[in-house]
Amino acid sequence: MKKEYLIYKLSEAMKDCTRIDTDLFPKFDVKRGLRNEDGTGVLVGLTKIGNVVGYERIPGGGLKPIPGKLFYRGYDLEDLAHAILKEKRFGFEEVAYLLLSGSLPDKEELASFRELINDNMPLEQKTKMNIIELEGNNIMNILARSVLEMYRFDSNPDDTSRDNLMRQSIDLISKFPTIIAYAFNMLRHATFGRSLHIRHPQENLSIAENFLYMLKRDYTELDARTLDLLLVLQAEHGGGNNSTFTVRVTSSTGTDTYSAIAAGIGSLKGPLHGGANIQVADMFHHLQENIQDWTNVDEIDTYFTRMLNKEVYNKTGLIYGIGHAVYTISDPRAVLLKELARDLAHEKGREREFAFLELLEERAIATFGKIKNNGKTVSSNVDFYSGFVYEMIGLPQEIYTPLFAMARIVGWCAHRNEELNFEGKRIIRPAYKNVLEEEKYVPLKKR
Ligand SMILES: CC(=O)SCCNC(=O)CCNC(=O)[C@H](O)C(C)(C)COP(=O)(O)OP(=O)(O)OC[C@H]1O[C@@H](n2cnc3c(N)ncnc32)[C@H](O)[C@@H]1OP(=O)(O)O
Ligand SMILES: O=C([O-])CC(=O)C(=O)O
Repeated sequence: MKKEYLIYKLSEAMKDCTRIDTDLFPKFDVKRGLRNEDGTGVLVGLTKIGNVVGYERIPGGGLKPIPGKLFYRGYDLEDLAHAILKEKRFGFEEVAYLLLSGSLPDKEELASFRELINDNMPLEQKTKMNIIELEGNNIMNILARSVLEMYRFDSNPDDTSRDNLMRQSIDLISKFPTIIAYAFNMLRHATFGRSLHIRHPQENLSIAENFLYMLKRDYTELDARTLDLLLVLQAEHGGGNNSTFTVRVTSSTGTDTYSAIAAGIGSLKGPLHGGANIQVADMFHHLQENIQDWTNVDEIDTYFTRMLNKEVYNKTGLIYGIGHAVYTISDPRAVLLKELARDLAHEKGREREFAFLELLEERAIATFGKIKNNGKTVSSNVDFYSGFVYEMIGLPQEIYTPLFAMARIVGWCAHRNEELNFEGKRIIRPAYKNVLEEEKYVPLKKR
């Protein structure tokens, strides 16, 4: 049998054997996607790290949509972000300290923590050379492979004691920017024929500044502060988001830190999760080209209707950057990012594009409501404006999702550490009901 034919035959068989009647889910009370009937997530754990709030429960049943709120270790993210902006300082290290330890650092603790991060930013020579050798144009994939490689250079990789987990957490938070910057520089060199620069991280620079320095050397103060804020906003999102839950699931087996984090990277890469920031950028460019009049509401609505009906764009029926598993009226990070995007667009003379994006946001939500008519309140999510902001500070599309990982590594580590340390922990092991009849074995010669 020809190999191509065999693959075709097996894939045809896959069509049949993956079909599961959707009526069976309510019949057996299966929580599809680990969601309750009302769309809320099934409660699978307790945490003291992030708190994601998007609705209120109405006594007697039902949900009331409310403006979204996000808390890091009990602190309102909006308060943290506004304080950092007002005091004009870099906040990502402070937020990392808070998320890992449960408390805000004082000045001395923060200074020592920054120093520790700087000490850990350089990569092993072998990891560096590996990134140069690792071919491929997907930096999330290179990041996962580099994280697995870190296992080899850790003298104590499998030890899940508290000290060791914290040491590994800090090492990962410090090294993600270096890996991503070097991987992009290599990609740029191999794919676009540009000179290859491997710059050493500098002492006394924040993570955001060091990242920009390693990536492109020249950057402005505003670029660095903007990136820092994006890192702050994406650092943590509770235990239920897909990548953090993946890290918790894998960690619950007692596996090593690098295996658990590589699994989280794989999850975040997906276009429904962190990968949506690249999709939004791609969709925005597509709409810029395909909408003639950027102010014409009817034209935009018609295009979105066709997108939702899977007729145009990538025919998935999705409008990227819209909708969220928890938030309803608003995602607090999208609200902050929109304001940031507005200011930057003004600064960089890109008001026309910003106005178009803002109108797209409004019309996507309105068209979704009209076409889906499913009673679901949707808003833009964190990925809607992030790509536009990255683009305005000169960052390339290939690193949008890796930048999300560079922020979320903090939340992943905090959750892994919680998963491995709370009393009464258990391996996470839900159940699947088998809905197939039993078959009698037929010997090979009789088939
Ligand atoms: C960092 C992050 O992960 S933020 C999220 C980033 N992802 C995106 O922006 C991708 C676009 N958005 C989506 O796909 C979804 O809104 C998700 C995955 C984020 C959340 O999905 P869910 O909570 O499962 O949405 P839910 O199932 O309640 O949606 C109900 C219906 O609305 C649809 N829907 C939800 N969001 C969208 C969207 N953006 N575009 C089109 N349809 C959508 C669903 O497909 C579903 O339709 P169906 O019943 O006809 O199948
Ligand atoms: O919570 C989620 O489902 C998605 C997520 O990680 C985020 O919005 O940051």
